[in-house]
Amino acid sequence: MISLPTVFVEGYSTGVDTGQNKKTARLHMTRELAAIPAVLFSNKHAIDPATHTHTRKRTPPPHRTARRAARDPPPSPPYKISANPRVRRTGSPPAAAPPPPPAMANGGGGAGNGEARKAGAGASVLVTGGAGYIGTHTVLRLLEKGYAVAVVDNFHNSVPEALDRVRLIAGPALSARLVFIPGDLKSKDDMEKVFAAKRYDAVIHFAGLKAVGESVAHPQMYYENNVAGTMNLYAAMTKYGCNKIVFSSSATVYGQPEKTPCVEDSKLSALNPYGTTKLVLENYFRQVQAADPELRVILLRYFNPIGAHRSGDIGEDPRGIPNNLLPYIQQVAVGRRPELNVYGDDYPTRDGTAIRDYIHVVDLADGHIAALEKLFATPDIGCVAYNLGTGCGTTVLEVVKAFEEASGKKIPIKICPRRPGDCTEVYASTEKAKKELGWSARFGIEDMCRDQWNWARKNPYGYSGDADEKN
Ligand SMILES: O=c1ccn([C@@H]2O[C@H](COP(=O)(O)OP(=O)(O)O[C@H]3O[C@H](CO)[C@@H](O)[C@H](O)[C@H]3O)[C@@H](O)[C@H]2O)c(=O)[nH]1
Repeated sequence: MISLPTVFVEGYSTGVDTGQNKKTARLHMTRELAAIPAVLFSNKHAIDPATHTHTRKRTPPPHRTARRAARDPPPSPPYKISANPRVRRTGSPPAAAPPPPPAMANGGGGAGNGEARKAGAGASVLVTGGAGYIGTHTVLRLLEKGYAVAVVDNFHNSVPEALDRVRLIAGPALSARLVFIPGDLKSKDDMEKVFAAKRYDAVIHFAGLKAVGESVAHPQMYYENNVAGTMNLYAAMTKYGCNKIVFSSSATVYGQPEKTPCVEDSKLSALNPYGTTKLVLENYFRQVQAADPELRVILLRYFNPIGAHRSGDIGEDPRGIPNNLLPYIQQVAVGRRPELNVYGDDYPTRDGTAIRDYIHVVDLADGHIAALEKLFATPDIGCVAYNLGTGCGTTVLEVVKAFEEASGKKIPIKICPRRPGDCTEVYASTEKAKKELGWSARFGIEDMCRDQWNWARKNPYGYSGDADEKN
């Protein structure tokens, strides 16, 4: 007997959402909850016996020894993930999960499609904030790689339609391995219910707020969402024996970099409350991991994610006036804004505009897969940070030119004073990720602009398509 959906209704919270968001989320929640049992029952693989057992086990092991036992079943003999000799063995098997489909569909790129299964493949992954921009692209890649995925999201800065699009791209077979759970990380109750209902082998943690200006105006909101929310998540993870997490950090932790490229062991600092929450959470994970050596943590420091899945069906859909460069350019290109403000042309760079390391969101999604595989394959990894960038710096005017070429649209610009808090130049050292994760970016700025334009062209007003709601 499976009793999944109702528990999430009771604990559902929209947190800081507007009334409209609450309405949308609730409407969708009803739709999702109606859909969940159908999905679960229509596919006998969607719930596995181990999961079911765990669902009924409401009282977690109270002390550390029991917790360890719950996390890591007996290590001997070594668990063999695949018959393929290239696949590493670890002492901790991934929990039983629906078998991955034999073929991968609609790949976001070439990396790994059809390749041998890696450590952790087929495992069950909880993705917080999986309906967001980077979240949707990563969820799609996880499905394509054969993982079973549960998304928990409160739609604060995303919409249900985004997950519907992921399902559309993934196709019915892969989508049967995707479950949505309405929930808010600020609610301890929600987190408790998420983990009590099912065993997860790992978590990819995207959920959080990310607008610099908003964080200056509402620091309390940022600490509550990002810091307290993560603490609730980790408390539930540890209680239910989930010991692997990939955390969305940011290049913002390099503050005003003293030198470029930014290497992972550079001095860290924060320039605003948003950046501080990322810094605090990096330290938090280092400290909780030091106290709990079985915890495996990878901190991924994103540089500037742009672009979209090549289908043009998922992409970035910011609420209100975009803060970031590419969403703004895209809105100029489709006629929603008259011109782009270029913040500063007096930087000491080749054309006077600031330099950033733009990375294709599909490359970023692949970076998460690489990080996850690393976590599954490395029991003693501890807590490690990796940059996810291309290692190439591009100026604002170079981005504008690349976008104009990709779209065939003229982007009118207006030179404005520098934006407070912006730095001259930020780009990544990519050596560590390449060496230790076996990951490096494959796409260049032309690819990123092409895919961004394809998304914009197909969805000029984002997922809702509603011009009135948007401007
Ligand atoms: O309308 C605009 C928007 C941006 N810019 C410039 O474009 C560059 C990139 O800006 P933006 O896209 O806002 O990215 P960043 O300020 O580099 O910050 C992003 O990248 C950081 C990591 O490096 C993350 O921490 C932040 O959350 C994320 O917003 C900067 O020089 C901006 O001044 C403009 O000229 N006009």
